[in-house]
Amino acid sequence: MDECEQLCLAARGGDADKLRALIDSGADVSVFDAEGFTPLMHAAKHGHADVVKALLEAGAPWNALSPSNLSAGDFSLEAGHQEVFQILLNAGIQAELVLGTIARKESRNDVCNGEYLEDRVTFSEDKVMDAESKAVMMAWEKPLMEAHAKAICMGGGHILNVGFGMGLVDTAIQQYSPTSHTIVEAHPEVYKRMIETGWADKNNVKIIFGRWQDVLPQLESYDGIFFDTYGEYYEDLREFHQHLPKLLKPGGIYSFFNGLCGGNAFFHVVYCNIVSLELENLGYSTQFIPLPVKDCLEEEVWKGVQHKYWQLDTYYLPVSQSAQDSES
Ligand SMILES: C[S@@+](CC[C@H](N)C(=O)[O-])C[C@H]1O[C@@H](n2cnc3c(N)ncnc32)[C@H](O)[C@@H]1O
Repeated sequence: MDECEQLCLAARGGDADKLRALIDSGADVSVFDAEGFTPLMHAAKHGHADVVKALLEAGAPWNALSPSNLSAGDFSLEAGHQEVFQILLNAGIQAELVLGTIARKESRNDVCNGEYLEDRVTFSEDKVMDAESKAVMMAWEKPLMEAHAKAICMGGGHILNVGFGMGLVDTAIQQYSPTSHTIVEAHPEVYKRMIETGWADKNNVKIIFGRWQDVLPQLESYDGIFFDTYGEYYEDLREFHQHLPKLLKPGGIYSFFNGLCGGNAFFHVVYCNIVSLELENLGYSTQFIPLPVKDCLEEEVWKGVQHKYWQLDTYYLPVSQSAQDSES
């Protein structure tokens, strides 16, 4: 039996002593077996917490994927092994927080979505597509956008939305007749369409054309804020959050499109935890409201779309408010 088979056997059987002996003799814990599974996946699937800990301590990657795109965390989630799930979740959160800090120190996150903003977009009834046939926005998200609008318009007042797309959330926001409704949009063609479809003529609407990063000085403070851009990364969302203390009025509500790692259930949980922790550090508490989306997502929906950016059955709609407000 080769080393990989021995590791996987020990991991499956929960034989922590054997596993440690193999690790001490220099076995590579990041190997994949013939079926494409790592020792960590085997241990997670069978719920062996000691083995999972030993493998992680020896450097086994928490985020390796099986041929069907499942990670060790997904296997523990599917099998209902709560302790193992929690160990892997903590490992994932820690690893991503450390990586993010390193990348920020080295300024490796300074990529901007300039290319998308210079390229053409095409509009149809059910989607807006970029030049690479990736969906900028799709109509299946309409119920989600309505729920986001409801959450941020709860207290009325002054509302800010970043990213117009198909105008779904803005249409829903208008139903609540906010005192003012500011929309930031950076793509020239989306902006042009907003003008053509009369958004600039609505008396409570103010459109600010430009990237949110560039138009921050034109923004005021708001009772409700929604953030949903395209072609940006977690770091951009994180960066936007650093401005919330200025942008969100006391008692205000903030929400964002929660597409974080929408292709993998476990990575999604890791990132929901990370974003929640980072918002907590800024003084906001976040609740995630589960919304079933399976029924809006038949295979047909993705016809002609290059990248399926959402593959999970439940959408977790984030609602953040100042921790002080949520206590009272
Ligand atoms: C996913 S769509 C928004 C969909 C919108 N929530 C809706 O309900 O239809 C993202 C939008 O953000 C815009 N966008 C991308 N980067 C931006 C940035 N840095 N600042 C402002 N808008 C941006 C895109 O052009 C696009 O119109």
